[in-house]
Amino acid sequence: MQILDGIKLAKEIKQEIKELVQNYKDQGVRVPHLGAILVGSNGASQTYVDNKIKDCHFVGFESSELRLPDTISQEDLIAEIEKWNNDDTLDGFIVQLPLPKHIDQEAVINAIDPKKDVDGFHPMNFGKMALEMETFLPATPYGIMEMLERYNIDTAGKHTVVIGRSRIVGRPMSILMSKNGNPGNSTVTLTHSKTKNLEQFTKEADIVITALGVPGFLKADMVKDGAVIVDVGITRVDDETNPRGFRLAGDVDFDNVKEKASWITPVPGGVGPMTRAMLLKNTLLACNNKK
Ligand SMILES: Nc1nc2c(c(=O)[nH]1)N[C@@H](CN(C=O)c1ccc(C(=O)N[C@@H](CCC(=O)O)C(=O)O)cc1)CN2
Ligand SMILES: [Mg+2]
Repeated sequence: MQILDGIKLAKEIKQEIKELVQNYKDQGVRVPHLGAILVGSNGASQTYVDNKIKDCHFVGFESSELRLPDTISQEDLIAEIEKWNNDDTLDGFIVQLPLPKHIDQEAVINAIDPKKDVDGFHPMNFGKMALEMETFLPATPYGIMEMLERYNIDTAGKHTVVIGRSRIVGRPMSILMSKNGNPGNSTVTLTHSKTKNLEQFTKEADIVITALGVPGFLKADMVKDGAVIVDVGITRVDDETNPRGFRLAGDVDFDNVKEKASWITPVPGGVGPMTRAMLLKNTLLACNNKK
């Protein structure tokens, strides 16, 4: 078994971006500028947004952060988005998900200018992705594709089983793995909460990508020998022995599944750091598209 090391890869990618930005600075070219909107006080979301801003500092991007109360109306949130759509100094921005229940996520995503939608969630960008046109790819699936590519994992003609059909991970992942390219050219099965006999699919899979949010869900008897296992789950589980008061748990029963896998991502330290790195790549693309 070998580890797909997201921390190491993300470091390499961030270093590459940092050097590129230094070149921009040396040539007097404007550096990319990323914005992040956080609504409410969800602890995990705060951590993710803080990390996005830290990543900008590390690579030399400009960053802006807008924190809004969870009582904000949908109308007022969309008014803030429109301000950022019209701000020429900003190349791209994200609205951290999930949003409070009274806000319609679809309406908010639709309000973002597709040219600034560095999450790749807008229907225009999602459609372009599905048609294999150049666009912003959602950062988590993009990070997984980059990881498979940099580790030379063979995906052509393989059977990939994706667990979960969310907009952020499962659905775009299924599209990207089936695209004509490398990585890609996989035969994809997209499974979800209504799938019957899920194990019948996972047991046959060459590659399993799980994005369910159920700790330890994927057990060793559900995968075949030599499978590649990508774990997108990151659930916070209460843990008094941990200084943070919780530990992070993936969807995969790691200790047992690793005995059968050829390659496996750890949690933490697998897909998460790649997600962060790919948002920077998208911001770079947004900036270059404007030049
Ligand atoms: N607007 C968006 N919202 C959300 C996205 C997204 O891509 N855009 N994805 C997730 C959250 N997410 C980024 O926003 C994200 C999640 C986890 C990590 C990460 O680095 N995980 C680390 C552990 C971090 C920790 O200590 O908590 C790891 O797995 O090693 C990065 C980004 C939902 N919302
Ligand atoms: Mg993500």
